[in-house]
Amino acid sequence: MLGKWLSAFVSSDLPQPRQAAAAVELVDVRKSYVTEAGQFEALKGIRLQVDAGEFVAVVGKSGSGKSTLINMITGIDRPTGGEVWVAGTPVHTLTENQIAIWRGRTVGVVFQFFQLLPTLTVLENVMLPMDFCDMYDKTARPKRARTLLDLVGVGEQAHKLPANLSGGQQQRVAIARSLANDPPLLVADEPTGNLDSRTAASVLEFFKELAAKGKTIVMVTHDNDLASRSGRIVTVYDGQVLTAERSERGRHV
Ligand SMILES: Nc1ncnc2c1ncn2[C@@H]1O[C@H](COP(=O)(O)OP(=O)(O)OP(=O)(O)O)[C@@H](O)[C@H]1O
Repeated sequence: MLGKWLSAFVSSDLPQPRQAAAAVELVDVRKSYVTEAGQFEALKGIRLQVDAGEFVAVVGKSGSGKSTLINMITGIDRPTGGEVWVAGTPVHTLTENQIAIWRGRTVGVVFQFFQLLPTLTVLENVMLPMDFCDMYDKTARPKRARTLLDLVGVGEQAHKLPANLSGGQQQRVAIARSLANDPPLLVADEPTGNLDSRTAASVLEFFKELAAKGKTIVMVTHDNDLASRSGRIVTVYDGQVLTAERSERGRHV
């Protein structure tokens, strides 16, 4: 029953991506919320382009709109104006069902608080995106999940529940899960915010390696030192992009 429902869901047709597109392109993206105090504009016309293989750090004061911005890229939240293109797909035009499938195949998402399912083992958590999007042969999924766990250095923990792992280990599992369907784009919201500085540095190094292999990475961080080790810093201020220059040295990591 669940399998049938899942496959109906998975078959939601997605539009053909536009060719030769940037990895991420935000065109005049606006997001407003209706609050008790009236309309609040969290994003006020964001323009941003990220190339394939770039490692971009998004920085800015608390409340400046960083999470809202990256939630536009992942489709977790919808813009109230403007366009969101990811690898040529017009994310702003997709239905909720299409977005779920598109995200599962195209974007790996990493959160500050890991968001692993507590009742599933580490291995099962990593298999989840493959099951959801029906990617890879069913019998190949456990092996792929184990390979990814080995890659991030927590293969030995595969059969434990997440609660039995340290914060750093749980974040590694979350990163392995984000890579399950081999997405071209990784979006991370404060992925090191809950980790000690050594573990945070190792996560950053891993992201750099992924970018060097061609993955596009957009990471929100409060940590200026980590941000300075990414390929490019995008500064958000009061719902707008303040600076997003590429330096020749830092363009690709
Ligand atoms: N659902 C919502 N309803 C109303 N206002 C919201 C909502 N979500 C976010 N906001 C507001 O939008 C602004 C931007 O929020 P956002 O979470 O993107 O900021 P941020 O830069 O990520 O902050 P932080 O660094 O503290 O996580 C904030 O003023 C926030 O209060």
